[in-house]
Amino acid sequence: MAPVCVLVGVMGAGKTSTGLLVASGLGVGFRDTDSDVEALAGKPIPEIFVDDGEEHFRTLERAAVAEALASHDGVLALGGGAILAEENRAALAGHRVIYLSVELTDAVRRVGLGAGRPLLAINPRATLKHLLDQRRPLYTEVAGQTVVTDGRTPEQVAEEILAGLADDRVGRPAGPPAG
Ligand SMILES: Nc1ncnc2c1ncn2[C@@H]1O[C@H](COP(=O)(O)OP(=O)(O)OP(=O)(O)O)[C@@H](O)[C@H]1O
Ligand SMILES: O=C(O)C1=C[C@@H](O)[C@@H](O)[C@H](O)C1
Ligand SMILES: [Mg+2]
Repeated sequence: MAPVCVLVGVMGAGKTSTGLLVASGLGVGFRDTDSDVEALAGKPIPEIFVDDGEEHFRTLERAAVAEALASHDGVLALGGGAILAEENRAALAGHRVIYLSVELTDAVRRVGLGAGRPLLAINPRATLKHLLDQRRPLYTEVAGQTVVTDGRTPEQVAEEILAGLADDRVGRPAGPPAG
């Protein structure tokens, strides 16, 4: 069992909002490792960061990513920083990974003051710039496809993803071509 697709990207890329739309369009389930981590810890992400620290959050996240890749057969969204762990990047090999890209202007607009996102608690704009610069190469490394989300609605982004998935099914016939 493997996810239909795995969405990666920085905070505000729209992994959760777009992922829910793609899953609903396909009639499959949606899973988000951020929610899985919260379930594992029994508390919201900001509280994990405050009580236990980022390192503990990343440990729970690695467990959540491995579990979800092995057991979820719908659309999967990864936490924005999941690709930092070499273990997670290696685990993504062979999966259909889609990078939802967003540049600074739109990302900042979308996350606002970073409510619920502990890494953005101080100076969200500068932090997001740093995270984008640091992570862009990692998102690109793990992804087989990049979908640009700047200036587009989650519905438009979901439509492009759904079209790509449908095309791919057409491009992979079960048997040899007729004739
Ligand atoms: N393409 C888009 N256009 C405009 N707004 C968007 C778009 N995608 C998401 N948003 C809005 O941006 C905010 C952040 O989106 P979302 O929570 O889906 O991002 P995320 O990638 O899951 O972030 P995180 O990594 O923090 O979980 C939400 O308020 C959402 O409605
Ligand atoms: O970019 C990150 O490192 C994070 C993104 C969110 O999805 C959460 O996983 C958490 O707030 C950390
Ligand atoms: Mg999300």
